Amino acid sequence: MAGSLGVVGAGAWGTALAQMLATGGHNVLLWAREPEVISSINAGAGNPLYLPDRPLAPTIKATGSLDELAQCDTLLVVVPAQHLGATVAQITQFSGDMVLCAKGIEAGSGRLMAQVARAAAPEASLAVLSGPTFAHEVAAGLPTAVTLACEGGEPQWDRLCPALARPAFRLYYSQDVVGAEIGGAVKNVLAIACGVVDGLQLGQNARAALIARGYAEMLRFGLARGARAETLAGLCGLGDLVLTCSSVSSRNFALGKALGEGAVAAVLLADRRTVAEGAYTAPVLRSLGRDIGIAMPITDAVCELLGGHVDAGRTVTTLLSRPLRNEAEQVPEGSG
Ligand SMILES: NC(=O)c1ccc[n+]([C@@H]2O[C@H](COP(=O)([O-])OP(=O)(O)OC[C@H]3O[C@@H](n4cnc5c(N)ncnc54)[C@H](O)[C@@H]3O)[C@@H](O)[C@H]2O)c1
Ligand SMILES: O=P(O)(O)OC[C@H](O)CO
Repeated sequence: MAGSLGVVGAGAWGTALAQMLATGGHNVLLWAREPEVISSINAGAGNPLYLPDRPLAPTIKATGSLDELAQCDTLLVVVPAQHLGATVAQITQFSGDMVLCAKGIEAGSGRLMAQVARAAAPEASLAVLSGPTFAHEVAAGLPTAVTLACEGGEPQWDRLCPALARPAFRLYYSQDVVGAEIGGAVKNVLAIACGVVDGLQLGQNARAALIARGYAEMLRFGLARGARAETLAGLCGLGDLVLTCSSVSSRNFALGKALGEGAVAAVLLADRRTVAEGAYTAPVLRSLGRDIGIAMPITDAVCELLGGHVDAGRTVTTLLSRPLRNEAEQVPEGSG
């Protein structure tokens, strides 16, 4: 018997997850930061700010009180990566299952999401939910599959399955929390790069090359940080990379496309309401890669572009003029 469910964060993804969880008449408590989002959802008018044109189930109740959320048995935390620590710190004395849904790395500290959450909520049982999931498709009830990586292993998986799985929302078990986190965070940076290729109209060959070489970059970094190769080859790594690098529905891809078309990063990022996590993850990912001696040329190129140091065309020229090398170089032996 699944206990009470709460979702912390009513952006596009938090709202879509609440709608998915409400399938079959389940009650869901949804924390929103903006008063207008709370009143709109509770008035039955959905969430036009973050998930327009999507009626929501009447069993979703919105609140602005994190104290109320702290009473739930299971929490999905869906605030952007850079706000995770501050938000979780306000959910006091929570000792249930906390499922982390943001895809990013904390700037400054370089911490992955579970490290951030563990420091802020030491009693919680942590899990990471990640995979190829455009919010509007999940909210529409379209079939979706994700990785659920459980720090607590199979006992936690057994608890979370009845709470989170729905007929059109399929969970796959993993115990590789680090792999699930790295897959989701790195793919956002690579999606920006794929968008640049699209904006520059470099063609489908170039995009496929970037996905494959980007995946090599994700694998190198992930393996060095203790992720498992099969996790990165799964839904939360390669699966999400392919989705996000193929569609302007991705905010990260759309950001890169605009950069490829000549827009300036600082202008694109100023005052935007929705989050393109790759823009915040890229610099900290580059720095973490350098710390452990991992070559990340695509991440470097995205950082240069975001920093306004070069234009998109020059970035591509730099990538293309790198020395020719063995395709498998720097991928540790036995990693697949
Ligand atoms: N949208 C998707 O399709 C999707 C799918 C999977 C994962 N994600 C991930 O989910 C996370 C949330 O993304 P989203 O798409 O729901 O967001 P969004 O871009 O739709 O909305 C931004 C969210 O950030 C919140 N926010 C802004 N400032 C804040 C602060 N100071 N403290 C706490 N919250 C603050 C807003 O209230 C809002 O909920 C991201 O890490 C994203 O990568 C998104
Ligand atoms: O819109 P994006 O680029 O944040 O991508 C959304 C999801 O992460 C896709 O799985």
